Amino acid sequence: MTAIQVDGLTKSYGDFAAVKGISFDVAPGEIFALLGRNGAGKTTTMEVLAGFQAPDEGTVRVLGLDPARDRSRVRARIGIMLQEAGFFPDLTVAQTVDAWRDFVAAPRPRDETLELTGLAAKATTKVRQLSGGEKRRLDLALAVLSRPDALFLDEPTAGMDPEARRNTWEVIQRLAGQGTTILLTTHYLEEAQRLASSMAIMDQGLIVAGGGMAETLAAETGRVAFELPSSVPPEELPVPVTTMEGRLAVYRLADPDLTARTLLNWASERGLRLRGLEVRTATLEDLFLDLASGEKHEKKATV
Ligand SMILES: Nc1ncnc2c1ncn2[C@@H]1O[C@H](COP(=O)(O)OP(=O)(O)OP(=O)(O)O)[C@@H](O)[C@H]1O
Repeated sequence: MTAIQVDGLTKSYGDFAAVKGISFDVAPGEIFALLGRNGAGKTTTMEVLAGFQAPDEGTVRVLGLDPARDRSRVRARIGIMLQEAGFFPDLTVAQTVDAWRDFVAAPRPRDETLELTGLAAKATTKVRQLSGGEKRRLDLALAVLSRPDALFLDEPTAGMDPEARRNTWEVIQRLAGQGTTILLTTHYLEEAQRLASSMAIMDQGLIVAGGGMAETLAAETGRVAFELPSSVPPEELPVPVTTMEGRLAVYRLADPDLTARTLLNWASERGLRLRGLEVRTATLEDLFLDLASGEKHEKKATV
């Protein structure tokens, strides 16, 4: 059973094709990240899934339902946190949550909701006095009020400081642990890598990379980098360097650990130090940069 199913989704605004026939599935309880540059088509995809827009072509199913046709049944079972929230600035946080509870069939208790989203200390603060990150948390609080089976989070941690971001990650992970399926967009690649078990990277309406997070990154090249001692010309290195960035020798390869060992042995035999040595497997950021530079840029619509 899939919780979210997207098959050949196409959506245009007038002549402009924002989403061009994409497909992906999200399993129940999974956290799926939809990634890509500004204007890639992420929000449009999310809006179709949430039933705000109908697809031009293709089919989407959320919890087995068609969000365009079964709008109210889908709405009752999903939570949505889009980019621009409309709050009443003169209500307090607690009053805002209470007002929203009136619209929800079996709402979470107010205090539990504030506790869950780290807003308990702000209950009596007026919305107009909240910071940008706190407003995002209030958005999240409203999105989880109905104990949704699927949650759509559009840039949930935008504007948050590192601690608030980490707290929000914990909330998201806790919700997924309770079985909530989560589709999120984010520009913070570390966040996507940390949270999501699957992802799709969109570019100009197409999916350009995607699948299981661990599998996708395992197939990417890792990185070894260090400051080349000034006495050593790059040609003398025991493993040919991929690029020199000033005095920084950079390797991009499948086995960074083995290469680092060879380099360290070589340096120690010569009494050299490899200053600033960095050894790591691929990150989502590496994948993004590779895609941006045109490598592996074989566009496809399906994960
Ligand atoms: N209502 C609209 N009318 C016309 N064009 C639109 C409309 N909404 C979005 N677009 C265009 O469709 C494209 C995809 O937009 P979308 O908001 O889905 O991108 P996104 O990946 O979510 O971007 P961001 O990261 O900036 O939020 C953009 O080029 C945008 O300008």
